[in-house]
Amino acid sequence: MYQVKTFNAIAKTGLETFDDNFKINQSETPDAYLIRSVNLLEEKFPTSLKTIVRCGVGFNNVPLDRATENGIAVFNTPGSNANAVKEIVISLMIATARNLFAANDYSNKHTEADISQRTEKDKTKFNGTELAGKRLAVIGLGNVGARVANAALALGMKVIGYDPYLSSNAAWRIDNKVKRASSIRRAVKNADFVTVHVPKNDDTIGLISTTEMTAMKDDVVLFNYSRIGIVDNKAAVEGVKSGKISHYNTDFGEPILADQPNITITPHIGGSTLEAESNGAVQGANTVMNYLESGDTTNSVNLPQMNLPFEAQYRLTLIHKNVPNMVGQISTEMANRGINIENMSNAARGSVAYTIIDVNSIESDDREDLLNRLNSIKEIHRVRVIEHS
Ligand SMILES: NC(=O)C1=CN([C@@H]2O[C@H](COP(=O)(O)OP(=O)(O)OC[C@H]3O[C@@H](n4cnc5c(N)ncnc54)[C@H](O)[C@@H]3O)[C@@H](O)[C@H]2O)C=CC1
Ligand SMILES: O=C(O)CCC(=O)C(=O)O
Repeated sequence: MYQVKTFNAIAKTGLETFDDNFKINQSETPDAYLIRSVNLLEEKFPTSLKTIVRCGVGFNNVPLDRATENGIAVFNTPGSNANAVKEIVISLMIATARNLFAANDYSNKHTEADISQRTEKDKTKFNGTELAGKRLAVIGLGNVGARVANAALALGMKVIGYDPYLSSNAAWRIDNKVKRASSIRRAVKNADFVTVHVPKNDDTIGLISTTEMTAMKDDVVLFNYSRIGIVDNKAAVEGVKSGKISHYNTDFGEPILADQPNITITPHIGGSTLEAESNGAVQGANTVMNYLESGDTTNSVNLPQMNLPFEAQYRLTLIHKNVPNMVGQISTEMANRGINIENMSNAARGSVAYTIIDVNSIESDDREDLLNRLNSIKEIHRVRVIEHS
């Protein structure tokens, strides 16, 4: 039986997805971690741990290189919460354009019985604008960005996107009326609204900072529903103070943003809907089961993605360095024990490679000896033998 350890609240629908071969507990020797936003950057991983599955998208809370060296496959659940983020961003665009938060504050302060005359006079302070006809720049056109872009078009906005790494699959999801910019500066130049939907990594920290804000037109409305640090908050506060930015909306608070006019902060709830949490948890549970029971690495964020039909009695999976003669060494060890390979596949991703070997018989003595021998090859991070159920 496999042990699955959780760290955050995982939707019940996800926990109920596991079959009897999986036990959810706080075991000291888990096979899998099923997580959301818990910070694992300093976590010491137990040797039993074979996979970390993030229910959600951003995996900047997981030390990928260290996980790979420990032979741990890391996954996310792409797209599971994209609609939730799209809806919060679109709702805040409308709320910002119509001054809804300020209007609500006003109405809560003025509750006297004969308010109607005063309201008729004061309400001009809250005159808004409409989204139709306005320009939106979307930086990052993946699962969230594409949905935001398409929804904004449906509201009558003009949309321009920037994503130099867009996959062809992702490109299919984007309405062809979304214009493509060749740089961030070009994308944001005439935009009334700018929203960022990229992963947090070394290249995207400070992606939107003073230089990019200077390229924006005055009164722009800016969004960061990606991760803290992708928009430089210090520059954003200065932009709001100078009037360059009319409103800054972010899902990631920090002291510098607190209690400032024209800054709206939500507590990392972009993906917090019943539907998104359920999608992520169900997808996450299926990912744990598929990886542990078949070695399937679809949606892995650190290993090459491989999905082979499991048609033999046993499957060996090996996570190893991407260096010459690994497959040669592995198959020699098998041949030395007279083990016939039915099917074999190998793929690389940067400095790491993944090999799957299907066989129909391994004597139990041979199995232990083979595992010891393969585990002693220093370039191999982890070997597993999975028996077909
Ligand atoms: N606030 C919240 O609760 C949530 C936040 N997120 C954050 O939003 C991010 C995006 O989510 P998804 O769209 O689902 O991810 P995704 O992986 O589907 O899309 C990300 C897109 O960003 C693009 N990209 C990467 N680097 C870029 C760069 N330097 N400039 C422009 N584009 C770049 C990629 O090519 C890709 O198309 C996640 O990585 C996560 O950090 C995601 C879900 C919920
Ligand atoms: O609610 C969560 O688990 C966080 C969602 C998120 O930020 C993500 O999926 O990247």
